[in-house]
Amino acid sequence: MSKIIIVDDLVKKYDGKTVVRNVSFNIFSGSIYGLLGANGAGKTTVIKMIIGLIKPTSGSIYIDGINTQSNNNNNSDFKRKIGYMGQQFNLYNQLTVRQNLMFHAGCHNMGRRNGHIRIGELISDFELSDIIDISTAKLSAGQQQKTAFACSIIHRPKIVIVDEPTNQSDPNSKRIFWEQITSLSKHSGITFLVTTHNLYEAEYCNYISIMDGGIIKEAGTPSGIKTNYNADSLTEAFRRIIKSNK
Ligand SMILES: Nc1ncnc2c1ncn2[C@@H]1O[C@H](COP(=O)(O)OP(=O)(O)OP(=O)(O)O)[C@@H](O)[C@H]1O
Repeated sequence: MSKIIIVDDLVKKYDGKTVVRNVSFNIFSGSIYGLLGANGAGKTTVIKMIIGLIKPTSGSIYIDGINTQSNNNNNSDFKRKIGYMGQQFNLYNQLTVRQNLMFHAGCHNMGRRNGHIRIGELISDFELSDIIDISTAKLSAGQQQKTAFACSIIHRPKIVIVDEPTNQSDPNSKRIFWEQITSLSKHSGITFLVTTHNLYEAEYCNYISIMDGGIIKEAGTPSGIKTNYNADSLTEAFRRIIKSNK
């Protein structure tokens, strides 16, 4: 498996205060990578630097071989490779589910015909037929999350980055979401970078990093981390990692 995301020695300072400190990790193509940590650990800041929403103070980020900091890269090429779902869903609430999907297809220059074909696939994959012509303002949090996720993958990106995807979903919607991304990584080879504070959900990841105070304190497979910390659950391992002075 090849490395599709390489983050090297990333630092972010705001007004002289360091909120991300020398963060490095690699993500293998087709895997699910979880960035874990409590509120304020620095997860969203790392993600925003990866997708180019904010500039790192120092360090480098390579996406599928492209140095995102280089002035030579073709921005649209790089953006086509990535799908992003932020904590504030990327939906226009006055539009229906179909119109939101069409809008995102348009943002990626997919053309009307291709857009409609792709929306047909997503309606089936995400069971959207009952809500497709309802405005997203009228949907439940779980339905909005499902729609926002479908929007983020409409252009068939190689990499999907999701920030706290299931914050507002009920347990069943959470399970469905994680089963969907597991299936997409296995069968379509999509790479996922997901932030979460939910340690049960982190069990779905192939590899996780645990951030605290802007640094990565521990990284490994969920089972490897549990073994190293002699813990029955990731919650217990997490507690020990955060307490340790490593
Ligand atoms: N624009 C900003 N200006 C100043 N400080 C910021 C800014 N954005 C984030 N921070 C600070 O950076 C730190 C990390 O924030 P970040 O949002 O990355 O954490 P997080 O791990 O994603 O937290 P959460 O789980 O609550 O989303 C916090 O202390 C936050 O206050």
